Amino acid sequence: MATLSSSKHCCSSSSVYSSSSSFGFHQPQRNIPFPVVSQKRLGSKSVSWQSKCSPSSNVILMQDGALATKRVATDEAPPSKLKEGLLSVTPPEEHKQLMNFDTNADKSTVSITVVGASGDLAKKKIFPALFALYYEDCLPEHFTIFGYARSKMTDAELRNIVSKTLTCRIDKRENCSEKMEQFLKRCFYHSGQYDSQQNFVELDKKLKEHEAGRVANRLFYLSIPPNIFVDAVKCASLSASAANGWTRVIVEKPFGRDSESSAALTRALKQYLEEDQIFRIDHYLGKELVENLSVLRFSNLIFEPLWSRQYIRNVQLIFSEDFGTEGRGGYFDHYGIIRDIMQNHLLQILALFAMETPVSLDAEDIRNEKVKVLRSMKPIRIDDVVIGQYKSHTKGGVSYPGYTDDKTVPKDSLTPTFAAAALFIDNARWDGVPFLMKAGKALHNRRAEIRVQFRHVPGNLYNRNFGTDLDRATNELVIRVQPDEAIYLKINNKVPGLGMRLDRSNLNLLYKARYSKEIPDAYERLLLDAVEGERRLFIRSDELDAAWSLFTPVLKELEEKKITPEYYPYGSRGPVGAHYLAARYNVKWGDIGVDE
Ligand SMILES: NC(=O)C1=CN([C@@H]2O[C@H](COP(=O)(O)OP(=O)(O)OC[C@H]3O[C@@H](n4cnc5c(N)ncnc54)[C@H](OP(=O)(O)O)[C@@H]3O)[C@@H](O)[C@H]2O)C=CC1
Ligand SMILES: O=C1O[C@H](COP(=O)(O)O)[C@@H](O)[C@H](O)[C@H]1O
Repeated sequence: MATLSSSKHCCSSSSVYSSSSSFGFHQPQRNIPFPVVSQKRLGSKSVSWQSKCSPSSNVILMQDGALATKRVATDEAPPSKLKEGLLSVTPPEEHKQLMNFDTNADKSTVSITVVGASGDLAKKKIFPALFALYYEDCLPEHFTIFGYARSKMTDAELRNIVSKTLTCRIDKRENCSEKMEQFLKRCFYHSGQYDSQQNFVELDKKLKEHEAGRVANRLFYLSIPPNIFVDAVKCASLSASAANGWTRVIVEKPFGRDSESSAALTRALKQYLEEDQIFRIDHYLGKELVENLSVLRFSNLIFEPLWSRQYIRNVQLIFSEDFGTEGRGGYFDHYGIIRDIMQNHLLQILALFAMETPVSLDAEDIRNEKVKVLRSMKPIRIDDVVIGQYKSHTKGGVSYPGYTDDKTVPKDSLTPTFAAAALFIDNARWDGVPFLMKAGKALHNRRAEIRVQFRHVPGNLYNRNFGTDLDRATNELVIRVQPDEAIYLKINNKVPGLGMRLDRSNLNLLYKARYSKEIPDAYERLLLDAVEGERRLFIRSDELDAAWSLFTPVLKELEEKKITPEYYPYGSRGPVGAHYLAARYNVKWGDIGVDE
């Protein structure tokens, strides 16, 4: 087992205060009796720099220039100071040096290695996100990006591939090509096997050349299939971890396919990494509107009092894509939509939506609340799950393939490409409130949203104006995660005029109308956070365990019983079974209907 000490208490500071690991990624030796300012920013900045892009909630620049960070509880903190909330500390100079606190950005550097750089995700998301961060001056002054994969490529070839995927934001076109050129000059490539320590030794040598004697921090992004995660981590750990800075690893999903395999993966990773070095990415947590959920709830008096069974009738978490598994059928068939979308993206949103107020905005406080709510969930009954699979369909002379038409998918596959489920949280706040999830591929539109349907107004004076369908008069709050990010509230309103006619109107916060700035891609936020050591938007292992505990039994039952999915045509609204499921709980899906 790895031996670094403090992940339980304050993950981000562990590299500052802990002794080095006997094996695993080498951590700098830093047993320093420095006053505890162990919140992520100071901890993570200890060997880095302060990005101008950091969320301001976490760091306040005091007038004297000292960094103040919000305190989190750690064993090391004197109890009296724990109560202080904000603590301003100016580290003594010698401590700054020992901790590599960034008094002088010249002295530190960050090397980002994209493992699996030849792949789809690297090209589509990771390199463009890194460029966007560079464009916005969010990366440290000294940084280097290495692509690593088995494919043979020169630096120039990698740059050529990467250059095709880079774009500048519409509102940021100045110096775009110049910036791209500068960025590409910082990108290099090393070809190697994922299980070859020798190849990682060679990478380490190249990284060192670029680090040029500076304090070197290293981030590895595992953008590879999961069966080689552990090999790559082992080699990176033993042969290419940072000698005197931090080493972090971003792990892409899937994190296993059930409780057992997920636990086995975590155990295997922890042979080489501390929990606080592992950044399990769920890119939905980096989406603007998902991050905004807590702001909406906890900074607006009007919402939090309504946020319970007393006023909320049901909550709907909806994900749909208007394309199939094109090109990813091989991966998908082993996982299915429940593992691909529900167990992670939608469940993470649910946890953020339903959690109790965290003690603070610190990563551990938020993740503690998320775990609590996940553990409070009732086991999912198989009767509360509907599965579907898309079949081929011809529309307007165009023929769309069925799921099993994909050559990498077995012809008799029962893997669901659509699922709907009713989930319940067994706690005082949410007792009896259905949380309905729906996720599907090859549907009629691309959308991700949260719909909150409120209860009917008791003794409503205006009932007769609504007719018999009270649902049509219910208030509904919609948080549209994508596309066209928006938050809107459906209210009843008097149609202007002499009569008394009511209609339903939206109080609408449409982001593109309200904010001129383009919304950053989720990967930008998450990569920046990983570089900064901010863990709030990454999945902790106990969260992951709780998520798998919830879904594993029902997934096993579906697979053991070989439940046949309901077939739906490509481009349709999905299986009708989803409507029966909702109806069982007196719910109508909010995305179906005239005023969706
Ligand atoms: N693509 C996407 O949209 C998303 C992907 N993910 C996850 O991100 C990770 C990367 O995804 P993606 O880029 O699509 O994956 P790819 O299948 O494109 O694989 C990435 C690279 O890994 C290497 N590789 C692929 N298969 C194997 C194998 N069997 N053995 C050894 N090396 C292999 C290849 O590089 P080389 O041959 O050069 O070594 C390949 O270019 C995966 O874990 C995926 O689940 C998560 C969300 C979305
Ligand atoms: O994780 C995944 O997400 C994508 C959808 O992501 P989005 O940001 O484009 O909404 C999904 O297509 C893929 O199957 C899944 O693995």
